[in-house]
Amino acid sequence: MINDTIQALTIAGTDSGGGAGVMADIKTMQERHVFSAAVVVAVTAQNTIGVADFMAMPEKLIDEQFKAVADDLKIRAAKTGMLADVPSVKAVVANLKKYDLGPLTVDPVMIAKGGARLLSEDAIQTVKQELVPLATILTPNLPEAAELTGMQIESSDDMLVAAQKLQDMGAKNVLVKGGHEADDNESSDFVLLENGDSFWMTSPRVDTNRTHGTGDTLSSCITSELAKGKSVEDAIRIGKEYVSATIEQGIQVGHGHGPLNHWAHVKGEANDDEI
Ligand SMILES: Nc1ncnc2c1ncn2[C@@H]1O[C@H](COP(=O)(O)OP(=O)(O)O)[C@@H](O)[C@H]1O
Ligand SMILES: Cc1ncc(COP(=O)(O)O)c(N)n1
Repeated sequence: MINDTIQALTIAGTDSGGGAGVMADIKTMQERHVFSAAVVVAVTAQNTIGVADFMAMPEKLIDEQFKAVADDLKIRAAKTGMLADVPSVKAVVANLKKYDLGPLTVDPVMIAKGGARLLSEDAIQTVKQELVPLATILTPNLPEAAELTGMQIESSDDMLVAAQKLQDMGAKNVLVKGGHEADDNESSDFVLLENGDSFWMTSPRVDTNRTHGTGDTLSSCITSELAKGKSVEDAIRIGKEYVSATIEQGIQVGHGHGPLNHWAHVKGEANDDEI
């Protein structure tokens, strides 16, 4: 009997410009040699310059997508991204409780790089109370970590405290992303694992505005590696290396916050059969 091909699921919003959301997730999973399925929670009219409009899917359609995937595919890991509003968050939470989709990475997407709100303000509370406790790994950026914890995050020490608070809120492992830090030289992320171990991951900061979809790409790579059976720590470290490569080996698309080079390969892996 042949083993099923490794399959992962993204639960997020689309980006017509191709750089973030479901599109970034699928490209990343494909590059990591994992078959990707998608539950579309919202559709955005978006490009590298900004988000013009979006609409959340009806809850019934969200339910039907989860059912279609769960009835047929064998999902080994899943991630959430843009979830738009309270009814959508509640629908996603209910389905995550209903189906076994493996370890869950929660990217608590709130505001796009261009400034558009992708999660309604009243839905933040629902994410905190209902979604965060389901997270195997929670991956907030600095503004999201501040919003979820209610604290200001201005230093490395603040990132440590925020990670601990988020773990206390129920996330098993926490990755606080430092992409929005003021540091001109480095982009440092802090990781707090379930067993209490913690570490920093630091990469040279690339001086570019082509960072549309960095968070999606990181969380999708982590999800792909978890689907392959990698440990949480290994999946996170591979995710950081991969997203750094997609930023460093940039491509030129659009006129604003450009998308990443998803076909960039991490050092030494370009010719490997199993990436
Ligand atoms: N200019 C940059 N140079 C190098 N790494 C970056 C840069 N911007 C973001 N990153 C990295 O990309 C990942 C995503 O972080 P961040 O941009 O904070 O997430 P989000 O897209 O959710 O706002 C993190 O690992 C962060 O360190
Ligand atoms: C559908 C969707 N999901 C997520 C993001 C966040 O990506 P970024 O913070 O890089 O703009 C986005 N802009 N659009």
